[in-house]
Parts: sequence; C-alpha cells; structure tokens
Amino acid sequence: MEFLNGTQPTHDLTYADVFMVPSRSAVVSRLDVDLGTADGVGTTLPVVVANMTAVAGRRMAETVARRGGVAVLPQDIPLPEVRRTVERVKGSHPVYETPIVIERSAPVAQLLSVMHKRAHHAAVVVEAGRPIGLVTESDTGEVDRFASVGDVMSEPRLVLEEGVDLRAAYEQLEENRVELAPVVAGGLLRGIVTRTGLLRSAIYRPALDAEGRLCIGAAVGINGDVPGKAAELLAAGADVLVVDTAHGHQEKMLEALPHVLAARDAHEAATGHRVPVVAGNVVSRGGVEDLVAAGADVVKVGVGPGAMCTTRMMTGVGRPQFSAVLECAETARGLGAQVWADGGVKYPRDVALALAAGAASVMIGSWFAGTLESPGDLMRDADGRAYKESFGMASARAVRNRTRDLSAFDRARSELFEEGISSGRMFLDPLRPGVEDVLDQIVSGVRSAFTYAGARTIGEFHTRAVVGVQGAAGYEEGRPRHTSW
Ligand SMILES: NC(=O)C1=CN([C@@H]2O[C@H](COP(=O)(O)OP(=O)(O)OC[C@H]3O[C@@H](n4cnc5c(N)ncnc54)[C@H](OP(=O)(O)O)[C@@H]3O)[C@@H](O)[C@H]2O)C=CC1
Ligand SMILES: Nc1nc2c(ncn2[C@@H]2O[C@H](COP(=O)(O)O)[C@@H](O)[C@H]2O)c(=O)[nH]1
Ligand SMILES: [K+]
Repeated sequence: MEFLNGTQPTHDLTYADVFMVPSRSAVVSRLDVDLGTADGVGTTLPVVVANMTAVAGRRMAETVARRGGVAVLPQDIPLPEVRRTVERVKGSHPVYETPIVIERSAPVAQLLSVMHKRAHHAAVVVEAGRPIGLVTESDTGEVDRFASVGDVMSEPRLVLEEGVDLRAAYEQLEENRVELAPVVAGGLLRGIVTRTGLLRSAIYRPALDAEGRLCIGAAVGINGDVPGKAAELLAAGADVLVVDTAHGHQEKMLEALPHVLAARDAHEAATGHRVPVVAGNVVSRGGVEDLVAAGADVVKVGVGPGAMCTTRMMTGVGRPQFSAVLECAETARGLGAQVWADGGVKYPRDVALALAAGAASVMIGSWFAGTLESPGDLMRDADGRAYKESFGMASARAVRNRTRDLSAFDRARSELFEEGISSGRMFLDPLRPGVEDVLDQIVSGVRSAFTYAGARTIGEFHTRAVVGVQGAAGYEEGRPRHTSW
C-alpha cells in the first residue's frame, strides 16, 4: 500500500480518515477476485466473527463458515457447551442450510418462538426424520397460537435428493414457484435449499477443515489453566485458537503463549492437523514483535475501536485502527506472520481499508450482533424496530459471567474494572436482517474495491492500494443522502 502522491501522514488515522484512489486495472470483473486469506485458517473470505457472547454462537458459526468466513467462540462459554457447539457446526451440511425442524403436534406458539432464528423464515415438519410438511411465516398469520403445526403446514411441493446439481435445483424451485425445498438422502431430511442460498453457493466457497466439515474457532484467555483449556478446545475440534486479552502485550500473555503452542504441537503430532494460533490484542510494532517471537502465527490488532468498547474513554489508551493495522501488518510480514484487524468495522469500506492496510482477515463483532443468526433474543423498541442486544466482553455483564466461580467479593471487585458497554442496541436492517445479507454487502464492496485497485487477491490488493487522507468533510461527501438538503 502507498499513500497518495507519496505523502506521509503526520498523525495516526482511522478508517474514516482515509480513502482509496482507483488505479489502472486489468481486473475487468468483480467475479475475477479471489478473497482467500493467507492466515492458514482455511477461510475463503477475510471475515472472522468476533469472540463475543452476543455475537458468536452455533447458528452464526455455521452460517458464516458456509459462506467462507469463520467464527470464534468466546472464552466464557463452558467447555461442554463449546464441545456441543463445535460438534453441531461440524455436523451441519457445508452446502445445504440447516432447517428449523418441528413436530406436527407442536403448538404454533412454539414455532413462532423459533421461526425468526433462521433467515429463511420457514420450518420443516418431520416425522421419524422425514419431511412431511412445510410452514412458512405467512402460514401462521391469522392462526390461533394454540393450533398445532399440523393444522397450518402444507405438504412440500418439491423435495430434492442430496447431491442435486445446484443450478438444476434453482430451476426446479423456479418451476415449482417455491422459495425453498427440503433436501433428503434415503428419505431422511439433510437440509434445505433456498433460492438465495443457491445463488450464494455459486459465489461463495465454504470454509472447510481437512475432513470437509465447516470450520470454527475458539478463544482462550490468559488466566487459569491455559494449556489445559487449549488442549480441550483442540480436542473439541477447533480449527483456530485465539489467545485473547485486552492488553495482549503483557508478560502473562507471553507466558501463556508457549503453553498454548505446546498444546497445539501435541495436537498436530497426534492428528497431523496444524491449528493456527492467533494472539492479541496489540497496536504497536513492539507488541507484534513480542507475540510473534513467542510463537503466534497471527497477531490480533486493535485496542479501543470496538463498538462496545469504552477503553479509550476510560484510559486514553488505544490507537486509531487504520494506522495500527498498517504498522502491525508491516511488522508481522517482516517476521513471516499475519495480522487480523479487530474492531471498529461499520461499513464494507472498513473491511476493504483494513485489507489495504495489510490485514489477512478482519474481525467483526457488533455489526453481526444485529442479525438473525446472533445468539441474542430478538427485541423491539417502542417504534417496533427489531434489535438485539450486544455487550462488550469487558463490560460488567460479561465480567460477572466470566467470574462466576470467584467469591462474591472478588467478583464485585472485578466488575469495577469494566471497559465495555453492557447493553448496546444493534438494530437489524429490515432489508438485510441475516448475517449472509451483511456478508453479501461486504463481499460486494470488497470485490469492487479490489477491481478499482487492479487486484485479484488480498496480497495484490495490499501491494496496489493507493490510500489518501481526508477530513470529516471528505468522509461526509461519500455518504448517501436519503432526503434532499
Ligand atoms: N480490543 C480491545 O480494545 C479490548 C478487548 N477486550 C476484550 O474483552 C475480553 C476480556 O478481556 P480482559 O479484560 O483482558 O479480561 P481477562 O479476564 O481475560 O484477563 C485480563 C488479565 O490481564 C490483566 N490485566 C492487566 N492489565 C490489564 C488491563 N489494562 N486491562 C485488562 N486486563 C488487564 C488482568 O488482571 P487484573 O484484572 O488483576 O488487572 C487479568 O489477569 C476479551 O475478549 C478482550 O478481547 C477488552 C478490552 C479491550
Ligand atoms: N475495550 C473493549 N473491547 C471489546 C469489548 N468487547 C469486545 N471488544 C473488542 O471489540 C471487538 C469487536 O469490535 P466491533 O466494533 O466489531 O464490535 C472484539 O473483537 C474485541 O476486540 C469490551 O467490552 N471492551
Ligand atoms: K469504541
């Protein structure tokens, strides 16, 4: 990446402070762009779902991995739950979507409580594993909540066989005038396909492990039995380990990392699979050097840019994210390592700029919290707008949860050091309520940014990007106007 006309910025910059200038390009189609990452995780998209309790759960992990990204399960989730989640994600079909499954005798009220959990807004009624009916949201419109699902379901007009050609499946949905269809193998339900899902399958490639199952990551903190926890996460099937703490450039992290690496190496010796280790967060050259020297494959960059994060206001510590990523990525590259840009992403442009600054992948939290697939309950404000609650992992709410095994006194004391918001409202975009809708937006923006720069790959983009510095008016000029002025 170079700054426009060779200028060198005199102060640190964040995503809003910068813009990219188009360059002569031989990449004539946005479809010629390959967004595969170089961090060894196996993602085909440079998108990582942040290890936040309000963001990364089973549905999020599965849905994002099917489109090529990866989610990192938070360090606060109890191990049995991590094992269950990894197992379910690895058990989900890499192409077909996971349906909401319900029994014929269940009340409609039960169906309505789960219907919004998947973007396809439909449920498959099963009997002994076979799809016998379909219910879409419109079927439940004026129905008594105690009616049974069997009364409102209709027989599927189309049932597809596993392995069906995806293009042919799309045509069959079109011919049968249906939006979705169950897919079966030997009569048993394997998943569903939707029109949008089939289109996405043609554009995205899932992030898969060596056995062809969806990828998932898991985080571990720096306190407690770190090697034991790392070994358990690896045994559970995590494809990437994230050693995560607010201040990643501290001795405790440097002590913990070798233990995690030893667990990783033992796992590799036993299974033949090498799991990349990510560590953070830092924002300086020295931080990257120390974490890479301690063995991190990837360094996570970002102190204070997160939407739920109050660190900068509480402490004055942090660094504008574009400059932090730029310096850290340059340092990591010189040491044969990579960085993830973590936090502060609000628009697709921010992902493009993080990649221009040299990130191998970009971690996103709060934006994804406001989607159907995040773990939180769907709520409505006084105007009826749908939202989900997000909260920081250093908020009193998260700290209370993380310290549940401590004495009441120690717990209360920990909460005093809160550096995050406990209840942010992340509104769902009515036009893009699902995480895949957000991914579509990100990927389309990033692919386009690549062709403007004349880059086919993330590596080329990083080399070719030309970045200028703008003031608030420059940023403002780029925003669309929905009304006249
Ligand atoms: N990227 C960011 O800007 C930030 C991210 N977070 C996220 O919040 C989650 C919880 O992280 P964390 O707060 O580290 O909690 P953890 O409980 O994981 O561990 C923090 C450890 O580091 C010690 N520590 C020393 N100095 C600091 C400091 N300035 N801030 C925090 N801990 C410090 C703590 O000791 P003691 O408590 O005794 O001081 C404790 O032992 C993580 O997911 C992290 O990524 C949190 C803040 C900033
Ligand atoms: N200082 C804090 N940072 C936090 C907290 N919870 C999460 N985070 C960081 O934010 C990113 C995600 O950023 P977003 O803008 O996409 O939401 C996450 O990965 C953490 O590094 C917190 O409580 N305090
Ligand atoms: K912030």
